[in-house]
Amino acid sequence: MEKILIIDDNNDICLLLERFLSKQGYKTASVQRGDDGLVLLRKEAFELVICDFKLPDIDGLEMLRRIKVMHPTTAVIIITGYSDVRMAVQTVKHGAYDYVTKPLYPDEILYTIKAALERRAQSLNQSKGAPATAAPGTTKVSTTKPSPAKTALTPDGKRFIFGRSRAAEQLQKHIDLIAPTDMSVIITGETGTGKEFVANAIHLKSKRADKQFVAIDCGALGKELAGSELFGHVKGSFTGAMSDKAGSFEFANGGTIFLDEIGNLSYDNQIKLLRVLQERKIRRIGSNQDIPVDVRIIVATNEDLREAVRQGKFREDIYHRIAEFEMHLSPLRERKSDIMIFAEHFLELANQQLEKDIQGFEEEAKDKLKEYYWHGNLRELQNVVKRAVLLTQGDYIEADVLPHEIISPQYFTPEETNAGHVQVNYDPARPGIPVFSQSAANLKSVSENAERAAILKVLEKTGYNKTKAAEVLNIDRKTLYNKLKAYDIHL
Ligand SMILES: Nc1ncnc2c1ncn2[C@@H]1O[C@H](COP(=O)(O)OP(=O)(O)OP(=O)(O)O)[C@@H](O)[C@H]1O
Repeated sequence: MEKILIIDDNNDICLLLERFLSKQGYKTASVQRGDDGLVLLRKEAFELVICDFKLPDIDGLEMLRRIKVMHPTTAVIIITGYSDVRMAVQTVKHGAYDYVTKPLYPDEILYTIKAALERRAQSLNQSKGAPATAAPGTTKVSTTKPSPAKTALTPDGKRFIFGRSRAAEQLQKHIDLIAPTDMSVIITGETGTGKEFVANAIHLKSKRADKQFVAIDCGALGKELAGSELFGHVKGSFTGAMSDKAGSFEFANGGTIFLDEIGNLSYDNQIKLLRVLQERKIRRIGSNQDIPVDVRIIVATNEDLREAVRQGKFREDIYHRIAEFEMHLSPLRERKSDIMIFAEHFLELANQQLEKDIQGFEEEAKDKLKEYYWHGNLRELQNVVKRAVLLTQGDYIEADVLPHEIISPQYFTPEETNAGHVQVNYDPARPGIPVFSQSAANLKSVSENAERAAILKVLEKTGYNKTKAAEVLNIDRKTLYNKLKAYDIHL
């Protein structure tokens, strides 16, 4: 019987989930504090942990990290409020299976649990035949995306959709133009705009299509781990290197490597990358033997790499080599005519996954989807549609199954924040026309909200690294911590 641990400070949620999951045939336990959860996990292994993002003692990202160090194969699902979805996305990038937003719905949580356990079983089976990997300082590799974890997407049935907007047409042209060449490409765009999908599409249209597409998220790999993950290592080259290991560049030989969040690569690894770019050779950590590699490099970033070059954080020589062709993916809110095209596509996918037959969206639901800001872009839209499909009883998705934040949006957009602050509401009678709330007139709240949003933006850009964020904001770490507390920002 599979064991599930629930960690949530809300006793009612623990009780309800325990009762519900026991009825579904799982063995369950629950605790209300992160520390208690870790104590329990030290004593016994669980196949799956359901963990609240906002615990009183430890934040969700840190909990995930500690669980994965202790039990790399344990699947983790994060529970989050909709306003924390962007943080929750970070947990997925760092190895959580998925996140579910509150309020919790039994069907949704059960579906996610089953899918997580299935994925876990599949990767355990796969890893039986895979080469042994070891991480410095840990006994077993605990990376979220062990190589070659995120390989070609389309073989598992994911279709690449183009929209109808001008941006989409241009994107299609650029992919067709660049794919047959061997040029390096840099793809920029906000989180969830489809950078990895585009990289994969380029690979699949290239003459390398029958070889591997290896995707590595440099943001999710620790500094030490990144070197070994990318370039491999030889046995004994550091504590925990129990056997020789090929890196992603070797796996991708003949194919394409996609380096996501390239800006997070440490200086040492940047130098190694430069060598690949210049000489097309890699050297495993601890080895003095060169291995020739023929790999096309596509990188992505959602930070301003030119600015990182200006600040001396990213090497200019690498930048020029990887930026042979640059593609920018527009945020979803700037290509409104594409929203429903993607929504329909995600509806079709969700119908297949959840074995449902929802026909489409009611007009009001469509309007809400078109009006929303979509901070998390296509990824957020996909999650919203999937949840709506789960919750819909009739044939069409109605507005009331959409998250409250989409039905009545109240947020500050980054652009507005730069220019000061405006709190936006929407009047249902006048879709798309923003209504400014009373509080916008309050100068104190204007500056506080602008400060809060600026902090969030910098945190996002620095991969939620508080030291880096404090540096960029030009304040000391302690001040940043105080502000995080004051503005109720939980990382
Ligand atoms: N063109 C597309 N067609 C169909 N689905 C897409 C497309 N682009 C993106 N998606 C969906 O959106 C999700 C997010 O895309 P992707 O991971 O490529 O974004 P990203 O920009 O690389 O995100 P991040 O910067 O956070 O890593 C994907 O899982 C996929 O389901």
